[in-house]
Amino acid sequence: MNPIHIVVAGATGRMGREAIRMIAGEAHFKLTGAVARTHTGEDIGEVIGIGAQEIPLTNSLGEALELGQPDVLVDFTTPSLVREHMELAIDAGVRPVVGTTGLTKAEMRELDERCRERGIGGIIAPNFAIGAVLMMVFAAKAAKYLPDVEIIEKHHDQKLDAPSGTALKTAELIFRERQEKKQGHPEEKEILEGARGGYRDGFRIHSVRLPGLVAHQEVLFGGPGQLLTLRHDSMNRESFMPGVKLAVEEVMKHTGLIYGLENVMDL
Ligand SMILES: NC(=O)C1=CN([C@@H]2O[C@H](COP(=O)(O)OP(=O)(O)OC[C@H]3O[C@@H](n4cnc5c(N)ncnc54)[C@H](OP(=O)(O)O)[C@@H]3O)[C@@H](O)[C@H]2O)C=CC1
Ligand SMILES: O=C(O)C1=N[C@H](C(=O)O)C[C@H](O)C1
Repeated sequence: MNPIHIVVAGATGRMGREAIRMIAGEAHFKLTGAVARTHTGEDIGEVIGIGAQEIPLTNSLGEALELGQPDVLVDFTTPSLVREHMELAIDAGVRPVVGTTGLTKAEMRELDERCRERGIGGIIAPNFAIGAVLMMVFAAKAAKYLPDVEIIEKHHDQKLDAPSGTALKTAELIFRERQEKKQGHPEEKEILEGARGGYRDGFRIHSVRLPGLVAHQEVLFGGPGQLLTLRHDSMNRESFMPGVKLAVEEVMKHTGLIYGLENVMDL
């Protein structure tokens, strides 16, 4: 079997370097390019401390696509860059596997069309941790029977977007399953603006940012005399790698853009 050739954008970042490590350890994956803003010309393996990989960093995804001829782009960059990266990749016939959060539904629809026109697959997963995917799917099931729900997501204080992509995706999955419902007291007033969190798809989402946290979420359900809490914790970024590996393998088999890892899992 030919290895799957992969370029990683955001290669020097917290997630990108973990992805490079994972790719280097898989016989059926081959790293062909590494993109970041800094360290241009330096070997990515040397920069992240895993030994030379013979792949110099570039600050241009276009250059990495042209030189490396990859099959797949793995993107862990920033909300402001990810759309441009996906367009570049798709136009070059390279399948995007994207963990970067912040794309709107309208942007995803356009990118889906672009993938279909090019006859290739793409995967956007707001969370690659298998446990987090299960939490989202279980939350949607629970909401059918316990429709009063709030989400609390907690992340490290370097995160750029709030709420998290995971919280937004959880809200979307729950919204599909439960009846429309007005929660809480109809005359409730916020004395301090933002105290009740953000409102999306019928629920409140609360975002906590603190040093020491990695990525955590609780989905709280309340009913008369009972509470159910679904909770997931990523203690490190290795936790996301089995999902990234699965997405790289699966993206080769599909056409069109898939949003959410649950869509390529047997659930
Ligand atoms: N789906 C999932 O499971 C997960 C998703 N994420 C998401 O992934 C994204 C990245 O997270 P994280 O790794 O923590 O972020 P980091 O800030 O650690 O890394 C960002 C990376 O993007 C690069 N970058 C930034 N600006 C540019 C630019 N202009 N040109 C080229 N490269 C650039 C940085 O390069 P440099 O270092 O040189 O500045 C760095 O390599 C976020 O959106 C986050 O929410 C995070 C964890 C899990
Ligand atoms: O920025 C992060 O760290 C994470 N981002 C993703 C999100 O926004 O949900 C996934 C995970 O929670 C870590």
